[in-house]
Amino acid sequence: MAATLSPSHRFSGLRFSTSLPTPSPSPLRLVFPVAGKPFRGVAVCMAGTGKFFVGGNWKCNGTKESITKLVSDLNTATLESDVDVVVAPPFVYLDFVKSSLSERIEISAQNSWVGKGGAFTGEISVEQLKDIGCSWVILGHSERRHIIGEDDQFIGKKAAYALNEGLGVIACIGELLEEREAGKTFDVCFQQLKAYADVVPSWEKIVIAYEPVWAIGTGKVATPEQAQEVHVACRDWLKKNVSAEVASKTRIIYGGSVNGGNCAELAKQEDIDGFLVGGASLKGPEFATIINSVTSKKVAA
Ligand SMILES: O=C(CO)COP(=O)(O)O
Repeated sequence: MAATLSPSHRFSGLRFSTSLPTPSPSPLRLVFPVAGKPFRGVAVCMAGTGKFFVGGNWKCNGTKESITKLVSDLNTATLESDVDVVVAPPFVYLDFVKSSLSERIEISAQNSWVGKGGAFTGEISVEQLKDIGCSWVILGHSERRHIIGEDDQFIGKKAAYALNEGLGVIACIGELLEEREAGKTFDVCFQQLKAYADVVPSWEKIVIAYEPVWAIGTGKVATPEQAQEVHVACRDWLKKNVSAEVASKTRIIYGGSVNGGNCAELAKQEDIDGFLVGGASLKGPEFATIINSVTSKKVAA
């Protein structure tokens, strides 16, 4: 296949973005001139036009000792350059991780308060997160929805507040097993997407994390086809309900039992723009393997 580039396509080194039919043949061969000469090298094929994104959600895990080791492993790991990497330590270790982790990796919180800080015992405000150099927050995680009881409206408000204050938001969505079995996967995901879409000021700093609840912490990963199917549906939803531009630019990442062994096959899917990783992000070398699975998106041109 030959892809024609126009001035609106972005170049960054050898990276570019273009619109391709879905589904596209695989492997996808792109032929185009760079500076008048035929392009030789590697093309990264993603349906979305954003950079591959991998987040490590450490959840309520770790001690100062284990986190020191994890940070040291991450600092010495060799990571592909064309991936945005973010880790989300527990609140109490955020500052410590921020000051000891390589600047190559950004820091995320696992939650934030819905408005300006004040008399809200036990909460952490967006302003405080920014104050310690945190640039992202995970919101709408299934553990907060289903264990803590946060609902769509509350999560939407939190997302709007964090975005308005300049934080990036990893906005989680995903269905329960019984919802999947009842054929409600798309309905649930679309309703959760709508709760964000109704209130967020813009989509520039949102990464959507599709995390089917039945796959989280269970070792029962979604198949690449199952994940791809939902990612395409979500991208379509964004196209119809927000805009074609947001649909193509917003990264949709997958989470739920991703590990060093299954990441490459998942990453090959056109609409999987990265991962949100729980358990496997607590092991530095394995997390590095997942980050570097961006290479399986690359095909020789
Ligand atoms: O919830 C997750 C990331 O936010 C996924 O957790 P696991 O990778 O442990 O299944």
